[in-house]
Amino acid sequence: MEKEPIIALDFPTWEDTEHFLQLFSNESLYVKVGMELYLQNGPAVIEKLKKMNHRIFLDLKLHDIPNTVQQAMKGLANLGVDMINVHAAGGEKMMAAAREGLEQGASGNRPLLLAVTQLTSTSEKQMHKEQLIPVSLEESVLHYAKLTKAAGCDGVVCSVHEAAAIREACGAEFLRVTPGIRLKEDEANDQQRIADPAGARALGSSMIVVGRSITKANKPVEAYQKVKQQWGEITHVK
Ligand SMILES: O=c1ccn([C@@H]2O[C@H](COP(=O)(O)O)[C@@H](O)[C@H]2O)c(=O)[nH]1
Repeated sequence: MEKEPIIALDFPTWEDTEHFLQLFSNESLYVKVGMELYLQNGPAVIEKLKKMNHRIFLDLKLHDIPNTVQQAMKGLANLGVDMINVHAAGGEKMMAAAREGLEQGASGNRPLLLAVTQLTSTSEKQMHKEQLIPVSLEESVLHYAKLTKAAGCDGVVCSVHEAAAIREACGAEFLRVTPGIRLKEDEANDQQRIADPAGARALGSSMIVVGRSITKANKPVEAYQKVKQQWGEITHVK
């Protein structure tokens, strides 16, 4: 289990990102770079974060034909990030190709590879209506988790609410990385399947991803400490 909550650096510019990180003095953090920051600022952002000794989850959620994803991953592996992801809906072959690309491109250890199951902003009703998937949301997520494991990935991105079932089906070592985390007093915003950090721990998340509860807080460092403390409260879950 990862002790540090992963902070989602959803900012438009490097200046905004640096300003936020300066609040934490020189503390080494686990951060997530997503589409907003990466697509507007490019690989230089990763280089700067690495120089600052932060661990990095590059959350680009690749989803394309296997060859395209493999070649893209080959390039991204050079960046030296710790964790990266694809969409499980791209299929088992695409996920296996992503892993192959990472192995071809990484100069040392390859980054951990995750697949997004159902986005935490998706409700069961929406999944039925828009994706025409007739099973329960948990079944859909479990199906994707098993496919992800068969493809040789290291884990999934899911909500806290499916984490225990995935641990049961895929084993404790298979990562359950859960965004959709909110401090009790905060708004859900666009997220549908949420939990607080203590709930995430109790229900079997391996790592939590927290954005707005920290980045939009009046006192981000205090909010981070609160998340970290709640995430670390219960000790019986692996
Ligand atoms: O299913 C998913 C996959 C990725 N995310 C990302 O996590 C953060 C969550 O931010 P909050 O502000 O804490 O809601 C964001 O970068 C998403 O792109 C997700 O939420 N759900």
